[in-house]
Amino acid sequence: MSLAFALEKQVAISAVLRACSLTSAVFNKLVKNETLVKGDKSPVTGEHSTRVILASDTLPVADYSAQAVINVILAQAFPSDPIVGEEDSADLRNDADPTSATLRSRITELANEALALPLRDWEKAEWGIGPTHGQRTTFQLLDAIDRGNFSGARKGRMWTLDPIDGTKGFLRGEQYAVCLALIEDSEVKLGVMGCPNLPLKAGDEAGEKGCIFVAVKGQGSEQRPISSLQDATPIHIPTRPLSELRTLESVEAAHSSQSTTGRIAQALGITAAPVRMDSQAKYCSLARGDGDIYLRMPTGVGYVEKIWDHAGGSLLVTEAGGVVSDSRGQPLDFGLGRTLGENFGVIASGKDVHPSVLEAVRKARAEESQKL
Ligand SMILES: Nc1ncnc2c1ncn2[C@@H]1O[C@H](COP(=O)(O)O)[C@@H](O)[C@H]1OP(=O)(O)O
Ligand SMILES: [Mg+2]
Ligand SMILES: [Mg+2]
Ligand SMILES: [Mg+2]
Repeated sequence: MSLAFALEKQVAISAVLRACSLTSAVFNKLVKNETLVKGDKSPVTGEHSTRVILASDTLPVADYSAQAVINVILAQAFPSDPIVGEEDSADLRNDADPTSATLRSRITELANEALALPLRDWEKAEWGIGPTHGQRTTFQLLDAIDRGNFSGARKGRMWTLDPIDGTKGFLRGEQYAVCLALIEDSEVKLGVMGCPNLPLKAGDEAGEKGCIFVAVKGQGSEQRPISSLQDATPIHIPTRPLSELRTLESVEAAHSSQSTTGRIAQALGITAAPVRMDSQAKYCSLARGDGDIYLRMPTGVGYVEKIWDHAGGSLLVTEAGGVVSDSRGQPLDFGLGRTLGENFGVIASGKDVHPSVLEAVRKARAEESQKL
């Protein structure tokens, strides 16, 4: 008897793998070029001018194309499943914008290149003959991007997708993640996150990079090297003494209040500097024990977190033996639509330390309100 969500898991891994290949290709072809052009301040002419048009739009090119690829594959396997995706194609259809035609043709080329990647042995073994992903026209790809327009729901089954989570990290050549999750009746059942720049072993910058993390509700969490997807290693959050814990937080101060996370660490007696990392790679690092406490504290500007930024990562951590809540200890509610509208920040850690972290959050908040 096959395990629950076996097909969904295979399809999601294949889709994320192809999107990772696409985002890595975009980075290598375009972002690096742009850095060079900007870095040496050389005059931008001829071939370079084309590169700059493309490269300055690298962010949407990679995000749109990756969303198109994943949505094409999901639509083929599960045609009636709705998708809550971060991107939509409205800007790409706007012919008043002179760059939109260039973007469309680049997206078509990149997405079709990723869809044409041959099946890996692992996929053939799992699927038998396996699916083939035929080439798509530009407008089929725009329609595929727009399959991500579902508004979310409390009941029923849906996917949620962030084609590039941590865009700032992506552009810096640091951490980012391709994040896909399946939600049923507001509960995350499957999470697949591709982290092309994450070393297989924490801190081993010289070693192999590129991991896919997978969690299925009730079946645990695992890590697979992108280079050999059949090698799944189960991952668990280790138990460490409080004095040895490290916090994980955003690189971007605008995404999480670093003064509040500093106070929380202090209240816990943590002396080690925070590990700062972009994207849901933080959840992945926590789930395999590279860091211990993920703190995401609101900055006070009223930003509401999106479901695609937390669905897969939160399941990965809970299936690795951890707890994920908002900063008040409430569970994340994935049934309210496209956002985590009722939640306030995110706190994730091993089970044992989670109550102490919530207590430290209360203390940090009390200190901050006294200062006001
Ligand atoms: N003001 C904000 N506060 C919190 N998160 C934000 C804000 N603006 C964008 N984000 C999203 O935060 C996530 C990355 O956060 P971090 O890397 O700091 O953990 C991304 O999903 C990013 O969107 P995007 O997917 O467009 O990059
Ligand atoms: Mg995101
Ligand atoms: Mg994104
Ligand atoms: Mg974005």
